[in-house]
Amino acid sequence: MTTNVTVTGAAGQIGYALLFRIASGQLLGPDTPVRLRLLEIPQGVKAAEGTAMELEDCAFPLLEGIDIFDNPEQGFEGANVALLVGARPRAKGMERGDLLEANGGIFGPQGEAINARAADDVRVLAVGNPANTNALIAQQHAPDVPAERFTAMTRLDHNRALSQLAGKTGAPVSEIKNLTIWGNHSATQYPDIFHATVSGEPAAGLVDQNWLEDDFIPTVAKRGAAIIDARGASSAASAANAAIDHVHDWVNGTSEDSWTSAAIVSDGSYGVPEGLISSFPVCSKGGSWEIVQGLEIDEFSRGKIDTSVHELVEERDAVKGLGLI
Ligand SMILES: NC(=O)c1ccc[n+]([C@@H]2O[C@H](COP(=O)([O-])OP(=O)(O)OC[C@H]3O[C@@H](n4cnc5c(N)ncnc54)[C@H](O)[C@@H]3O)[C@@H](O)[C@H]2O)c1
Ligand SMILES: O=C(O)C[C@H](O)C(=O)O
Repeated sequence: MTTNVTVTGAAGQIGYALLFRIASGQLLGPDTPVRLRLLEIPQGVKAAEGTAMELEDCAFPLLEGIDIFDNPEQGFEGANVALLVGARPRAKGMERGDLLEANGGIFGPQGEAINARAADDVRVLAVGNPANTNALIAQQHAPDVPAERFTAMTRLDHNRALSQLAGKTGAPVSEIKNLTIWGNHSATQYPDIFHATVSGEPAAGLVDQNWLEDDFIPTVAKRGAAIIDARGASSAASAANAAIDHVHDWVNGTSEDSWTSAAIVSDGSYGVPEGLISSFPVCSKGGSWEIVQGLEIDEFSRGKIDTSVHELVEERDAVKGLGLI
């Protein structure tokens, strides 16, 4: 059956890196035809039309059609997958939280439109920053959609952590299992290697605590800013790649031998207040994310998780104060 995929911010830099991969079958798999619904603001529509022309010119066998909208109600009509990318990216010197007000206003109306018009099985991924809180805003405006269908992207952080640990240990990325990103997609996030293995060996035994604290954690947590410094623009192809990974695993399931990371609605696990959209170790089974349970959290990790979760509580309270939820 054809899957309707709505992509907001389709004319932006992530949109340009994402749409061709969706249309080629990398999002949902080689047997699933897709229909793209591109949502832009009126000023972005012409550029989105150009991208649509290029998509046509690829003659992707799985691509059944492309429609472009500047109205969320139409954009989310029948959406089975909604990728909420459209938002203002941060510039040099800004933290993602600085975008709360600017971008928060986008996600309420989009949540309402998803509530009113999306398909019953809609799955939502917020990529636009601050991603966790934007996902929460959208979710709060969609009371008829099960809350667990709203997620935010920390897969880019997860992939960054995999690469850093692979580089340090000399192991291929495929040999690293069970890394976790906890908390917020922000500089407070906690990339946790204490349950990870590298070629079957506990990762924590292969690196020293100084490298972990002074190099690995800040490199992963501040990678977005380092990319903005280097490129003069925020990450785009790697962000699109992570969005593909997130939705692909959500729909098709994660592998048996490793979990991954995604920001999903907390059920209170690991002391994260219920209802916050926070990153956890997760597996996907039968089309749903499940939090990996029963991990021992030592004092060092507890402090780091609490710091990031506290920031999420502050962001939630700030958007409440702004009347956005
Ligand atoms: N979660 C992550 O890991 C991650 C990674 C990279 C970037 N991001 C975030 O993704 C977002 C997009 O980044 P980008 O580089 O593609 O930005 P961009 O500026 O290149 O593109 C954003 C697009 O969104 C459109 N847009 C703005 N408001 C909209 C609305 N209300 N409805 C539909 N479209 C709208 C704009 O017209 C523009 O075309 C930013 O918030 C960025 O910070 C998140
Ligand atoms: O850091 C940013 O502002 C962009 C994105 O969230 C990233 O992590 O690259």
